[in-house]
Amino acid sequence: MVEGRVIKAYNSFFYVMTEAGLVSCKLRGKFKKRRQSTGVVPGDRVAIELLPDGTGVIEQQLPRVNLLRRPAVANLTQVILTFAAAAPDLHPLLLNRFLVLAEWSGIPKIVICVNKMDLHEGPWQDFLRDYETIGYPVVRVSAQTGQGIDVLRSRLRGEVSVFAGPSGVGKSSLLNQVNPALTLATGHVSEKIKRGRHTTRVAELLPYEGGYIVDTPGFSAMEMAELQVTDLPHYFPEFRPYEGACRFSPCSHTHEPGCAVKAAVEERSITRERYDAYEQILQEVKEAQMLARKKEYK
Ligand SMILES: Nc1nc2c(ncn2[C@@H]2O[C@H](COP(=O)(O)OP(=O)(O)OP(=O)(O)O)[C@@H](O)[C@H]2O)c(=O)[nH]1
Ligand SMILES: [Zn+2]
Repeated sequence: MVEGRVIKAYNSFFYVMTEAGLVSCKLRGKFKKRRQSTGVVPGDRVAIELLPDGTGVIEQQLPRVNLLRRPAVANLTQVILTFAAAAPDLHPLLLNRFLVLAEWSGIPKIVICVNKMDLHEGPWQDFLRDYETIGYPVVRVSAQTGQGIDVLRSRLRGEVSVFAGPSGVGKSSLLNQVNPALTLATGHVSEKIKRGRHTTRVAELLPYEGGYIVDTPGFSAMEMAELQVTDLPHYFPEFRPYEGACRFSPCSHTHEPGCAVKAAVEERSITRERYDAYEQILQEVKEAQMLARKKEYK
């Protein structure tokens, strides 16, 4: 048996990258019946049996670390949250929404990437320093001038990364700068998304420098409804030291007296911007859940 990683699934074939190279595999018939609900998806690590004709059979699905659902991809190690310094402007609330979704997804490393630094005029109000203090690395780049691209490349090495972020911030342009071969693979996908067919898409892992880059848009705001309101504080890393320190448990950190998180905001250990984003996103999650429930009853 050989271990490998599924980098692409197509019809009933799975392309598995092993130390000896790429092997086209089928699933063991019996395996199909007891597979996990989502089945074997790109990113999954599997054990395969090699056949004399050079193809393989997937015998076993190895345990997963995390799973993005739309489109399905497993075992990501890093998300590059991509925004633009201008056109479109970077708004803290939008950044915070993406940060929450990224924390919720269980992907271990989260990097903030600000593209189009060339477009920025005048003093760059670097509110992102607060985010670096929280522990999120920030990479400032320009796909146009090439500024910062080496730093981005070094972050991608050996990781399984996904680029997520709003439309038009320059994700495709950045991939093209990192390595033109990546855009050849993702360009047509972007077209499909624009035509609104992304729900039926499957993700593909593109090998890059000892790791992979995955051609999915990451996550969308629709997924807000799936978040647990009581888990939300946990997705703000700088709130975590205050877990269990509030007078009430659970505490929503909004109206309750004796709230340790609100005290930390007063002492400026938590920024007002992040606390406001927390309150706003809490409302959004509640509203998304009410909408989802209404639809269920219809
Ligand atoms: N000035 C400047 N423009 C850029 C830069 N990067 C990308 N652009 C432009 O921004 C626009 C959007 O770039 P894309 O790479 O298509 O953005 P995207 O994030 O892939 O967009 P979607 O496919 O909609 O998700 C294009 O017109 C690019 O030429 C940059 O660093 N500086
Ligand atoms: Zn509290």
